[in-house]
Formats: sequence, structure tokens, C-alpha cells
Amino acid sequence: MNTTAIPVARLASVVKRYGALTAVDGLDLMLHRGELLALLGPNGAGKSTAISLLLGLVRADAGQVELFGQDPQQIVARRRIGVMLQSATLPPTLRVGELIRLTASYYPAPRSVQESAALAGVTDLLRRPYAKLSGGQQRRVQFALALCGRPELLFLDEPTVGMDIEARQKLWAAIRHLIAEGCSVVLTTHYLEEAEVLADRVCVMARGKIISEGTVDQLRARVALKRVRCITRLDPAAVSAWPEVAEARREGERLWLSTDSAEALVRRLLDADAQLSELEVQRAGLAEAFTELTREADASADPQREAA
Ligand SMILES: Nc1ncnc2c1ncn2[C@@H]1O[C@H](COP(=O)(O)OP(=O)(O)OP(=O)(O)O)[C@@H](O)[C@H]1O
Repeated sequence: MNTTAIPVARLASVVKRYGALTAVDGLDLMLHRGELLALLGPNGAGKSTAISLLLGLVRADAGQVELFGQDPQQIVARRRIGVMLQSATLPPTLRVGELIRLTASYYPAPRSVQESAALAGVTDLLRRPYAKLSGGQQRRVQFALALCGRPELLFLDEPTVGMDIEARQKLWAAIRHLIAEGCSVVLTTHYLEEAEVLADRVCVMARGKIISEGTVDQLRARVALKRVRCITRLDPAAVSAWPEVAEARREGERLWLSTDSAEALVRRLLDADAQLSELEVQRAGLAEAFTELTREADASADPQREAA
């Protein structure tokens, strides 16, 4: 059998309910080797539940869940993954080096402690007790633990929360290194910039379903919004009432506008303020695309989902 053709992870028509609440509602998701999939969505969209299903931590009420073509509760499947969840409880008195050595011992062909520490940028912390580290340092250690088993699939649930920008960029570089080695990654994040920098594919979830899927560029293109910026005396409250304007706000001396009809808006702005200057028109970023997509999903929401 050609094992490379088997998806690394697969959810097919999966449903997960908590009482009357349907947290995951007929979800289809496929991850291939060497791919980084970013799961985005507002709080409560079902991202962590989807990951818990793939990790075998919760059982689906309906549908199929597979890791490397197997039940995620099989130990052989679990030995091929690395996990960094939102909250980690680790023995506080152990030193970082001891934690990495202990975690690596569960895997058949782990990286050395030195290699794991270097990849996660924690070499200088190896002799420090875990409990004495800062939040951002603990997050980096958790990343070292996730990668020390040389996983083929890495789950990163909000990995860079609490990290400063330098630590975040180092972690992004390490993730790219792992991807280049053939590792697959499922990433959830609220930092859209993170998905923009790393993701091959983005799935936007809302209310337990995928509402949009594609590359960052495809998602941007699907939402026709453009961003218009200028220096003007016009009042954002008045401008936001114009039909061409989706959103208006002032930042310093600049007016920021989102629009799906940039040409008409620019014409109207120039008519309304002859002194207007430094006019710029750009495609929307992932942040705007994401807000717009989830707003559309909310507008067509099924009121039965949260019938609890
Ligand atoms: N163990 C549980 N018991 C009851 N309800 C739960 C449980 N876990 C999750 N839920 C509910 O399921 C829904 C989806 O939650 P989930 O944590 O998967 O969302 P999320 O997209 O990961 O959100 P966030 O971005 O806030 O982490 C939410 O309404 C949540 O309250």
C-alpha cells in the first residue's frame, strides 16, 4: 500500500455534541504530509474541539476521525505526533533538560535534548526549573517538548500567546524548518499575521463548521474588501454612513476605511474634501477577510445550534 497517499489527518462528517450544544457540526478536514494548515475562527468556533478529536481526547458522536489512517487512540498513531496545547501542566520542580529527556523517552526515535533545545531556542534554559521560567519561556519549553519526539505531525494550539515579537519570529522560523523536513502542522491562532506568514492553507471555522477554506491569498480574494487610507477633515461617523463604506475609523490624523467599491468611494472622498491627501488603496489583509467571513456566517447562523 502507498502510505504517503494516506492523509496525515482526516475528519469526515464529524459531529461532536456537548449536551444540547453542537461544538463540531459535520466537519470535513484533511491534512497532507508537509502541509501547514491554520484553523482560524472566533472564540467557541470549535477549533480546539476539532484538535481534541484528532488527538483522541474526545470521541466523535458521528463521522470518522483518523490519524495516519488509524484511530487516534492507537498508541502507534500517537507516537507519531507532537502536541502543544493551550494549557500545559508540567512537573514544576523538574529542570528544562530533564523535562525534554523524559518526554523524548516516550518516542521511538527522538531528537537529542541539545537539538530539541536549540530548535526551540531554550538552550540557555536547560538547567533552570520549569516553574521559575516566565510565561513566554515556558511556552518555548512546551514547543521543545512538542518537537523532541521527531513528530510527523505537530499540533500547535495558540503557540505564541505570551511571547514577545522576537520569540514569536524565532518560533515561526523553527516551524518552517520542521515543515521543510516534511513535518505536517495543524495550527490554531488568533494572530492572523501568524497564519499569513506560515500557512499553506487556512480553514476558517464558525459555529462548528468550516465556512471558508483556501490559501491566504484565495481567502483575501474571496472577500472583495479593500482598505482605503487618507488624511482628511471628514468625520468618520459621517463617512461610515455612506453606502460604499463597510467600516470607518480614525487613527491619528488618518481615516481608515474598508470598502467593496474602492473606485466609487475614492471619487466620493475627493468630491467631499478637496484638501484630502496621502490617499492609499490596498487589498484587505487576512484580518479583514476573516472578520468579513465570520460576519457573513453569523448573519446566516442556524439559531438551533445553541438550543441549550
Ligand atoms: N468539555 C466541554 N463541555 C461543554 N462544552 C464545551 C466543552 N468543550 C467545548 N465546549 C463548547 O464547544 C464550543 C466550541 O469550543 P472550542 O473550545 O472547540 O472552540 P474554539 O474555537 O477552540 O474557541 P477558542 O478560540 O476560544 O479557543 C464552545 O461553545 C464551547 O463552550
